[in-house]
Amino acid sequence: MTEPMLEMKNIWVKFTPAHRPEVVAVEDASITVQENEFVSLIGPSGCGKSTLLRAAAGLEQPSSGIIKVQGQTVDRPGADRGMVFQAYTLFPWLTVKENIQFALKKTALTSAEKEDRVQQYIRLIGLEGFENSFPNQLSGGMRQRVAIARALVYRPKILLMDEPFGALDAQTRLLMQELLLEVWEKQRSTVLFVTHDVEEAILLSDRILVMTTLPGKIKSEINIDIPRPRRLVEMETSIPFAAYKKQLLELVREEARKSFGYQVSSGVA
Ligand SMILES: Nc1ncnc2c1ncn2[C@@H]1O[C@H](COP(=O)(O)OP(=O)(O)OP(=O)(O)O)[C@@H](O)[C@H]1O
Repeated sequence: MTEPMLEMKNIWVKFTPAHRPEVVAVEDASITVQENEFVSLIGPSGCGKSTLLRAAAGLEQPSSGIIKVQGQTVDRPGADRGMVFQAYTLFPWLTVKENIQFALKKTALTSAEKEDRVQQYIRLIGLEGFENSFPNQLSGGMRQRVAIARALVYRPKILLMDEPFGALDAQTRLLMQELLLEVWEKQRSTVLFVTHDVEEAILLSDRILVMTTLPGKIKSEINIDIPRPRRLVEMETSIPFAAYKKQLLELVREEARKSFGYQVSSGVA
């Protein structure tokens, strides 16, 4: 059997902030993501989703547990894992093209190959004509498209996305979800995606992992058996979509209520 693309085994992450009690952000979480699989992590606010994703990226050191990318243990950031964050992380002094090109700096590609690759990704994200614009000349959605192209351009083994559309208005968010779906369906890659938006998770994912309230554990795993290619407008009104949404909202709300310190009373939202 081939190794999973990402394997996280028995991960614990603890924080010890100064003058405050220790926080167990992630408790004994184990997840695997297979090659070309799109997996989302959802859960109530503050449940440890970002911490788990940051651990996968090598940005957070787990207190214990093992992280492997295609069977190789990793304990620091590496080019095998691309990250896209909620905040726009482009270099403001570089143009769109230069921002994307920057990601190829350490690759062995020739200048012509780099140029081709960058153009290919600019086309993929629909930003032809904006190659020479600076980030402050772009809308939030356009900036996030550049961030996605920059993470994909060097073809990491796995893309780690932390609420990448969280800062966008509802309409732009929808367009970005459709764009990501289209890009991913054209060029399959392995993605671990953090969101608190249940509909976004259903639209995009092959599988959804629901986390408990703090300390974050993996509570449930739901396979999304909706055929691809998917389109949100068609999916939204479908019976399976509504059933997944109900199931997932119930799971997340149950946890959110616990974090507010009271128990679920039968079916009340
Ligand atoms: N560097 C840190 N130091 C101390 N505590 C931290 C640190 N980073 C995260 N935490 C705590 O760990 C817990 C989990 O945080 P995390 O950001 O992973 O949650 P989240 O599920 O991504 O939240 P949200 O959906 O609100 O973004 C929170 O209680 C948070 O306050």
